[in-house]
Amino acid sequence: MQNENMSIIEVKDVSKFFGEKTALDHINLSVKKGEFVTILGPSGCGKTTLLRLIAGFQTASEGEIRISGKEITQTPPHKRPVNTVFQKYALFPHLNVYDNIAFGLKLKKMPKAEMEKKVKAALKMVGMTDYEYRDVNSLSGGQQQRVAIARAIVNEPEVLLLDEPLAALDLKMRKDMQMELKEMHRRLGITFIYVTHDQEEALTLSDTIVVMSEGKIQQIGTPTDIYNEPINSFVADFIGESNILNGTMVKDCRVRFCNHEFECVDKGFGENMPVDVVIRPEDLYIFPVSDMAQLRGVVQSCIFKGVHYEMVVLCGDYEMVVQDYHAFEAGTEVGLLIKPFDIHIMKKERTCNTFEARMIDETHVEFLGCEFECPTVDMSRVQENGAVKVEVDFDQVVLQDNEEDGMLTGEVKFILYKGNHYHLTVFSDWDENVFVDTNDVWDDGDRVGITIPKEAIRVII
Ligand SMILES: Nc1ncnc2c1ncn2[C@@H]1O[C@H](COP(=O)(O)OP(=O)(O)OP(=O)(O)O)[C@@H](O)[C@H]1O
Repeated sequence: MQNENMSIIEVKDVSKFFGEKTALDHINLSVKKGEFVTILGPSGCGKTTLLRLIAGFQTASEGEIRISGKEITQTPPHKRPVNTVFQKYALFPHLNVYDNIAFGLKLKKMPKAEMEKKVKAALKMVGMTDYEYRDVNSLSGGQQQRVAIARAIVNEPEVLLLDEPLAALDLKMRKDMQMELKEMHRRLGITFIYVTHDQEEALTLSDTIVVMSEGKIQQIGTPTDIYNEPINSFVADFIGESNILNGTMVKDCRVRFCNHEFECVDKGFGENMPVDVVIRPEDLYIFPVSDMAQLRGVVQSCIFKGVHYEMVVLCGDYEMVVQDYHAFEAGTEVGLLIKPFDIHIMKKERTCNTFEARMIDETHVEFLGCEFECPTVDMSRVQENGAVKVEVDFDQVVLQDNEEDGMLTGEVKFILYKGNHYHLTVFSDWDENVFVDTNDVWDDGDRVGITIPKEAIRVII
């Protein structure tokens, strides 16, 4: 008794561990029948693992997956009402197009006439009529991928899983295939779950986007929701270009950033609270400097992006990215204006590093797997087991090029530019994140030494 609004796929509290590594961390997701859902996130965030669990190629370490209301944790892949299309077309090179598509039907021992009808219908669906006797090796990448999709849909699955199916194609072909996929989804009326790291692709194709990072779901919403109301600075940065700045919510509807106080529409953050402020480049009005300007600045660079110009404007010590149909050349003095509605305020996830720690003696504390010197602590106030918390401001952590120079080591994992500095997430080899504010330029994946000076350590008893 399935109605149209019923979830066809339900992922309940699913985690997946590979040894010590948590690839998925308590995932909850519900996909409606006929929906086009895209799982979007950077490399290594767990997208493919989630898809593989739904497909049945891997099993969840914890939690439960239901398809059409049935618990399928123990059901093998070929018995699930799903089919998968992979990035690499994975066609059988020794079979022609027809036999590639008919492969699954032959296994099911389908009568020949019926099989032919289905293969032809699938070929028509992917725009490859008349290609049935072609050798698959003679086809272009895009055509091979169409055959792979035809091979998946010929089985009439309830759900089609697509793992970066367009990633191997060139830009033009990818754009064409995106449109075709959307059209195919409409015609077939089945549920699509699509994995990509390409945010533009996700915004173009999906009814719903699931943004993932580090094995966790960050936000689920329509493309418009995700674009206009990103839930945190990770999503804002990942979906399209944004200006992300540190700000202070002065009171309801008043926020301060870039040394100026602005009217906004957000309430309920409290008074004088640190917040993240997100402004899309297209929401900044740029004009020759005048009294109307909320911010004044000088254009640093101006490049043509095909439809609009993208300019970097230095306002005091903050760089703002602005998009406009008019070009303002580098060196021009300009004014900027932002409408209250276009200022997006986000609660900060944290305002400093906080670590679980243990006092060793009155001037030494252990956290992140290392022993650190710290300002003197009155040990009579510390619990017997030495447990305390340590706080370290983001801009007090020192990163070193040479791993050996650090007290501990780690890898730069996520870089957020905040207009006048970088906010880095460094994954320490102790498996804990260290957050760092710096003016130095680091790259994603850089190996670094991490040092925390004595004066930077605040022991909280
Ligand atoms: N079989 C495995 N054994 C050990 N670790 C694994 C295995 N499969 C995935 N992982 C790890 O789990 C994490 C998530 O991997 P997954 O392939 O799901 O990410 P992804 O978001 O699809 O990335 P990409 O876009 O690069 O494919 C990664 O850190 C990966 O190294």
